[in-house]
Amino acid sequence: MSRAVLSIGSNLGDRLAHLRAAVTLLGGSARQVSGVYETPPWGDPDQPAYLNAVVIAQDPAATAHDWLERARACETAEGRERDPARRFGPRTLDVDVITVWDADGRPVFRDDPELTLPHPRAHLRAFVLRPWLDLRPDGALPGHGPLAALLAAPGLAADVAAMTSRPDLSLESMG
Ligand SMILES: Nc1ncnc2c1ncn2[C@@H]1O[C@H](COP(=O)(O)OP(=O)(O)OP(=O)(O)O)[C@@H](O)[C@H]1O
Ligand SMILES: Nc1nc2c(c(=O)[nH]1)N=C(CO)CN2
Repeated sequence: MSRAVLSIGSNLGDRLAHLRAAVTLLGGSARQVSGVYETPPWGDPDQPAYLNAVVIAQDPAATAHDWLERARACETAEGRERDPARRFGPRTLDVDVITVWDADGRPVFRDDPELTLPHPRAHLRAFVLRPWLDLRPDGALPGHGPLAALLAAPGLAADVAAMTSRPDLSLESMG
């Protein structure tokens, strides 16, 4: 498995520093990093706004599970604590594995609760789709279709309208 799209988000503490730490920890595998967006909280409204971005990562040696391990390692390094009572609650750093392509460029589909691929809620999340679209205008979420079409769905309109680009907060050259 060699290529992955990772979503990074933070809404506690120094949000930009947490995102930068994720990019730094991913190291040379982080090939492209999107711009940063300020986004309304999804799934649990009573929490601060998030900063979100997307990383396109590549490593010929990495399995799909390796991407999950790397995502978890980033979260742990940034002091992520889980509140079992709040599924979509606030966090210093969230790193989700959105989709993985194998060495032959085929998308990986996996229905395993430990690692579901593509990420089961990615198609509902403007904070994932919009920064990914910036990096891949012709991109598609395997199993769901073109990013641009997913973002145009009526259910995402309010989230798209409420998110703001933050060009003042760059993650570039962090990889
Ligand atoms: N594609 C995936 N990316 C990341 N974690 C996943 C994925 N599929 C399943 N998981 C599992 O989900 C568990 C919970 O992850 P986490 O606490 O980050 O969820 P969350 O960020 O609160 O919600 P969400 O997964 O909707 O973003 C992880 O321990 C992981 O094993
Ligand atoms: N805007 C936004 N909302 C979220 C985010 C996130 O990264 N950005 N992550 C969550 C984790 O499940 C829950 N809600």
